Amino acid sequence: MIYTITLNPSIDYVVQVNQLNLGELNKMDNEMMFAGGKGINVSRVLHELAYDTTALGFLGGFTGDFIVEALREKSIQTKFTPIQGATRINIKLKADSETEVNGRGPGILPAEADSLLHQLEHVTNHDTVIISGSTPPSLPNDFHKQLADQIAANGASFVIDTTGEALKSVLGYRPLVVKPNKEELAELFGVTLRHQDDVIYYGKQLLDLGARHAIVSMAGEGALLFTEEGIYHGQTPRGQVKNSVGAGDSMIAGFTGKFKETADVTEAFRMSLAAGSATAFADDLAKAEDIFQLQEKIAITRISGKVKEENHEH
Ligand SMILES: Nc1ncnc2c1ncn2[C@@H]1O[C@H](COP(=O)(O)OP(=O)(O)O)[C@@H](O)[C@H]1O
Ligand SMILES: O=P(O)(O)OC[C@H]1O[C@](O)(COP(=O)(O)O)[C@@H](O)[C@@H]1O
Repeated sequence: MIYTITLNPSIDYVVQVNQLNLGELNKMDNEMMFAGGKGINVSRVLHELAYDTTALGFLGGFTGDFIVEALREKSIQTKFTPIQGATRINIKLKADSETEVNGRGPGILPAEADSLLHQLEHVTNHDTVIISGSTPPSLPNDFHKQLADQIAANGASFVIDTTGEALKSVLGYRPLVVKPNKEELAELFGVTLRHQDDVIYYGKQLLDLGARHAIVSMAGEGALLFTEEGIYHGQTPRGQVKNSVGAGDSMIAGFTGKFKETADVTEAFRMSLAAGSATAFADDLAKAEDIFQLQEKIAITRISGKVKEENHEH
């Protein structure tokens, strides 16, 4: 089973305004609501690709009810931890460019946090747990470490897709894959990434810090995959970007599902890029048939040899 944990789910409220006039009354040209939050998106794409998945995380209020219902309609298994607070709403404003306004998230009581940790006592060494997205501010700073501890104690593998200190704090637990985008990688190390060589240098650091694989996604420029055996560049196919919300989550789903199925890291990378781009080219998250079609079009090039040995030379 592939479990996803969304500590901070959301309703993604996608609003389209063809001509946005700031400070004036605007009328929506289109509006859509999706059950969102990074782990939930990952579960949706895993399910679309026919991989077994269960979505975990904190959920509450009328917004939480909306999410449960939306996932039930898609027959996605869920075991959310109920909370007293209300799940947030994130605004995705589509005008000439895409603007996002994300909520900070509800308060989580200590008993609610404990309840999620107890749920993880049931995962086994056959399972993979994907922890994705931001953390509601009321959770303790070391909550990701507590999760990783529990997952490691049960011998399950895990994937982490978050930012900053929360990400750094669990790299030593040897996550199967981490996937910062270029901006998140720069922020993680407090640097500016000007050239591909800079991205390669800091991407390698993720392996040195403990990640078993790292993907650095670069939107339309594709992505770099770092493994102990080498570094690869994956080209994204061309297409019209409609809605890039969830593209990164689709990459995590594609990689984790395919890797669990085949243990083939470059095929997992190919599936990851196909899923990311198929979502970028769709209004909502990608459909399986589009992912499979794009898979044929992803070119992967090996750009460098053994990462660990090279790093030792520095
Ligand atoms: N303009 C684009 N053209 C094709 N694919 C894209 C484009 N933007 C995003 N993608 C796909 O989505 C993936 C993730 O996008 P990116 O913006 O790097 O990550 P995130 O969504 O995590 O910020 C890319 O690696 C690519 O596969
Ligand atoms: O585009 P991405 O990075 O794959 O993730 C999109 C998801 O992340 C969110 O923007 C939430 O992000 P955070 O958890 O980092 O606040 C959701 O609204 C959306 O569903």
